[in-house]
Amino acid sequence: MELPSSLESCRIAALPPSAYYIPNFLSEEEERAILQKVETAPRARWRQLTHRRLQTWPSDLVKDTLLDSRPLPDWLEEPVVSRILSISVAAGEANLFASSPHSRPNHVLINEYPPNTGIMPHKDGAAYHPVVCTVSLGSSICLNLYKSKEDGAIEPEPTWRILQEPRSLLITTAELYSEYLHGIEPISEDVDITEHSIANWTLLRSPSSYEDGRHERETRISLTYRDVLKVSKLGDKLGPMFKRP
Ligand SMILES: O=C(O)CCC(=O)C(=O)O
Ligand SMILES: [Fe+2]
Repeated sequence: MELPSSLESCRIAALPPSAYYIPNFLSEEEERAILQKVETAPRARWRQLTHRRLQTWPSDLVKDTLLDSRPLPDWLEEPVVSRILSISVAAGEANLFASSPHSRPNHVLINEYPPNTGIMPHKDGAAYHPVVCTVSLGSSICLNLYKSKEDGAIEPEPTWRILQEPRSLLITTAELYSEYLHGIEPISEDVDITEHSIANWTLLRSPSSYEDGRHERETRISLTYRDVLKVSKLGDKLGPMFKRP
């Protein structure tokens, strides 16, 4: 894949510092291979919420701590993590995880969004180093960013919208990560998709797909890569029988 050598060319200029969007982060073949792994994971890997299901790799967090210190499985490491680590933040600088505690993402959340499914506006909290890398597979979807008001309430309308295309990587960091909420509306079709309403319009792979301003959703899978600050030592005490090869 042709990747940018530095993130500067992928910065979403309309947003506060800092968010980046790389449209062609994965090939169609790589997308298919990862979707296949997600779909064929053991049933027990899925956790069913009221409207959505998810997988956590290598494990859940308990009290903001990752319970399992084993590495991510190969299919979540390659090619995504090595590509993320190969891109410098700016020319001559280190990668995004150079100053994070484990120097790489150690946790992946896999969320499935069939049409009419979303995620309530939220902040990601204190468990993670403030860099989130989201790989999108299967379908485009709009991510909404909301300001919180002085009294802690959420503004009803999103301040910005990011369109996440399949095979793209969205990176959110710093102020954008900590000061704003993000969410996805539970609708079957994203509407009002225009260069004026979409913050990453100029970075899209396929803006001509949205000429009528609408996009009917299909099932989207997202992989959210992060570095969990605290990792339990329990995983290290498990015998070799429990470790992945
Ligand atoms: O699926 C997404 O793009 C966002 C997921 C998310 O916000 C989360 O897992 O915390
Ligand atoms: Fe989130």
